[in-house]
Amino acid sequence: MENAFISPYRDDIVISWPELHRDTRLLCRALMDRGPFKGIIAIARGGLIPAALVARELEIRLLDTICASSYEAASDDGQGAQIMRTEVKILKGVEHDGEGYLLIDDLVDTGATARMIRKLLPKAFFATLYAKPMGREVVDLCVKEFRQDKWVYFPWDIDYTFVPPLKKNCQVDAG
Ligand SMILES: O=P(O)(O)OC[C@H]1O[C@H](OP(=O)(O)OP(=O)(O)O)[C@H](O)[C@@H]1O
Repeated sequence: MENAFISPYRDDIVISWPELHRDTRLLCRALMDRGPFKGIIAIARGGLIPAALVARELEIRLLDTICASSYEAASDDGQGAQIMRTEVKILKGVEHDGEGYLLIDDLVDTGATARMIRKLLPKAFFATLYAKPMGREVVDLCVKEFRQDKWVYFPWDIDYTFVPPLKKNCQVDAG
């Protein structure tokens, strides 16, 4: 077909700051019935900003972190190669089993990070803003669920830049 329009869009989700804030407040409303919590443990780095907002809403002043780093490796499940997070390293943990604590992360995706941290803190209440199917069962609560093939862009991953009007661009191109 001549001049077929090929959409440049991939199936991504871009989360804005106001949306992230609103979703975190929704999470807090659900968490109100689950507490009280002794403190919050943020999974760094993605959990740090949601954890700070949750701490404000629930008036929790004891905050700690678990610092995790994951590595990607290609795996082939017969339907094509996929990038999988296979190895999760804990750079800093905590010295208890999580009883009475609230664990916060921004996203559970493949669930590799959450599974590793679940083992370390089996008694913590685990909440994330967003979840994909592969990891959903590992966490106790989330606000929104996305399909596994959606890529979630958080506000700290993106930037707003000026784009000139389309017609102006075309005039420049035409000389
Ligand atoms: O379910 P998974 O497939 O393990 O993915 C989820 C993890 O990935 C992100 O962290 P990331 O590894 O990107 O590190 P960062 O938060 O330090 O950016 C996110 O904050 C979760 O911790």
